[in-house]
Amino acid sequence: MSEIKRMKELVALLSQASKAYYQENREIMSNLEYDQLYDELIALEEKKGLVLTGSPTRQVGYEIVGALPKEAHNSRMLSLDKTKSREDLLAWLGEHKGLLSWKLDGLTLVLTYEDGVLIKGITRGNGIIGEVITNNVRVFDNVPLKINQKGTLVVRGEAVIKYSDFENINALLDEEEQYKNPRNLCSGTVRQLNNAITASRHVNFFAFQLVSGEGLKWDSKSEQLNWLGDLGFDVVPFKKVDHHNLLAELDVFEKEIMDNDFASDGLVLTFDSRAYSESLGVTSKFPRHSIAFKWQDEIKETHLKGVEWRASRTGLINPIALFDPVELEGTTVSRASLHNVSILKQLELGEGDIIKVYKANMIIPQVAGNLTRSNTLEIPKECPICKQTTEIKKVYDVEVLYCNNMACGAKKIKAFAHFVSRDAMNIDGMSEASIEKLVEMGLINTLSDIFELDQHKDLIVNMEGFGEKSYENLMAAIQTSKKVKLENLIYALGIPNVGLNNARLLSRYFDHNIDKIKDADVETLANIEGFGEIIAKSLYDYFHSPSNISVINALLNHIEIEEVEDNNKEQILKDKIFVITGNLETYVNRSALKDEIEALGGKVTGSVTGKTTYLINNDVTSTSGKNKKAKELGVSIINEMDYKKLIKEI
Ligand SMILES: NC(=O)c1ccc[n+]([C@@H]2O[C@H](COP(=O)([O-])OP(=O)(O)OC[C@H]3O[C@@H](n4cnc5c(N)ncnc54)[C@H](O)[C@@H]3O)[C@@H](O)[C@H]2O)c1
Ligand SMILES: [Zn+2]
Repeated sequence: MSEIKRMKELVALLSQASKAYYQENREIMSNLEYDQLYDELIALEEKKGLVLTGSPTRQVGYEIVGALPKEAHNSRMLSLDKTKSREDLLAWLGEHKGLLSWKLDGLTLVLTYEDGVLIKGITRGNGIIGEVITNNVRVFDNVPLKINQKGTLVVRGEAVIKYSDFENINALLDEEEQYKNPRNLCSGTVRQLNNAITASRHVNFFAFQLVSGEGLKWDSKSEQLNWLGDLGFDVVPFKKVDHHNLLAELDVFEKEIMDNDFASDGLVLTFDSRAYSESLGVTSKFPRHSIAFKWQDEIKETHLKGVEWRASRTGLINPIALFDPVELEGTTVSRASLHNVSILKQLELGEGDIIKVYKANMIIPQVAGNLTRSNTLEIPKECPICKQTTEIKKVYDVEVLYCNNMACGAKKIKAFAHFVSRDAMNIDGMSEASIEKLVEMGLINTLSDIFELDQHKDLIVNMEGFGEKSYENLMAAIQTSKKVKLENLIYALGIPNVGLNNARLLSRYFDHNIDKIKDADVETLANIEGFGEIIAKSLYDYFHSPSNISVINALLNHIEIEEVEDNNKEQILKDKIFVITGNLETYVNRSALKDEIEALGGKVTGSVTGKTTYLINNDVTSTSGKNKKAKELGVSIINEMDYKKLIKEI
């Protein structure tokens, strides 16, 4: 192929990948592959002295086509040049002072405050024009809505979702809607039209650059960031470095990445002096004041043992590569998701092939390539669960495998597996494999059948892999599980959008009384702090379906809901409903105050209604929406000190 032809091909391929990545929160290739093709294109552009139109080496991010309002940035938002070499990084810093921080892997935003009030949030977009997502920023977990600062303040930072939240949120989504990584999820979440969804997903914002504001009186970026921290922003964790300690600090970050709950795809090194930074100027795509350091992926070769096809609740059947165990970034890895049929086909896999594996962002195992490409692997024509014919469907431009059988046992098996899992009914000794057998034999059909398994002792004892002993153990585990906390039971039911945390909030709100939950209307449910309309609707629908009610009633014939004493503190705030707004002075954050109120028997909800007892707001005279509403409804507005008096006084 001629080099120009290859360049055209690369531009097309990379543009297609960028569109999927930035606009649709999908990935049609791994970042590793993207970066390799990108480097190949840069090398060709340099060699030929030619850049084709639309080359991704000249533009940032994505063109915006979505429904959100758009706005031009006051100053262009650029990407960052990168290196994987420690020596290059050292040379780049030279004799200067620098700041080394996590390169957070989320969505870059610019926030603007006027006279202390958050008035605007915009995404990076294509660097020139971004999307206005102010309403979504307002429901992030940690963005100050009001700060003690007159005039204009503009700050850039990254919106991210923790790995732990990512897993919880994904678990509640249907397989087809699941996100591949926290970055996709965050991008999808921050750009929601409905901010109730954003609110339920725990987005965090970490500031990394002060663009305008009084803090610029310091030339040092570390002073500026500390100043932002004092104003109430969470700032990206950073270290001051120079050529003496840079490499040692790199090692420290590299150790910490394993325990870091926020996804990061490397580090950013920037010169500490703003004046020096500005004197350096920019290239067409990068500022010269900063550089990204990407981890050298540890890539290992191993043999493919086969592909496991996993059917999901929704009928989607996903391929997982099984390979000879290898050590990667300190752990032993023997399986990696292949995501879909398209990726599987591209890799031309076959049993015994020598494949290359690595961990994306040092965390998620991935197959990077196939050296032997025997291409002998067959895509199953039958569903691994129900044995009915499968079908390959196209979702966007990606091929995925489906089981079309509506009654496919996979759905049932997953529901049972969830029901018995640790945070749910916690029935030990009931593996997915044994559930599969029990379903196959027709012994469990609805959830309550689990509690009647003792009627089938003979059949179970003779099941493959079972025996008298495992049967006895299983029965004992089932017996123990019968006394359960309401929150675990609710979680076990597998209600869409209701994870353990939501189940706990729900259960507490309704005094651990399932009848109260069954009777609640959408409005009451939506008002529970941390809930929104979607969760409320999901709960309401669930508890108003006759078939679900009969499932619950059948379960309640066997199990006993534990009485919960919230704790031994006096319930002095019983029946009091609080709403908290504005900045707090003596509590670290709202959830600290909320925890205390709940421990004292009170409740905290998200918005002021006729049922609210107190609105806690340190700015009692503010004319904010909540204050207005409280005044209209005659709800008392109290400040933190009043609250403290209240809990001592009553
Ligand atoms: N898999 C795919 O199909 C695909 C497609 C397109 C892009 N990509 C990936 O995206 C990369 C390019 O992405 P990009 O241009 O969005 O960003 P980048 O990787 O070049 O990162 C630069 C950005 O990181 C942000 N950032 C995060 N933490 C920061 C900190 N502490 N200090 C300063 N800035 C910080 C800033 O917004 C900065 O502009 C590629 O290398 C590739 O890995 C993948
Ligand atoms: Zn099936």
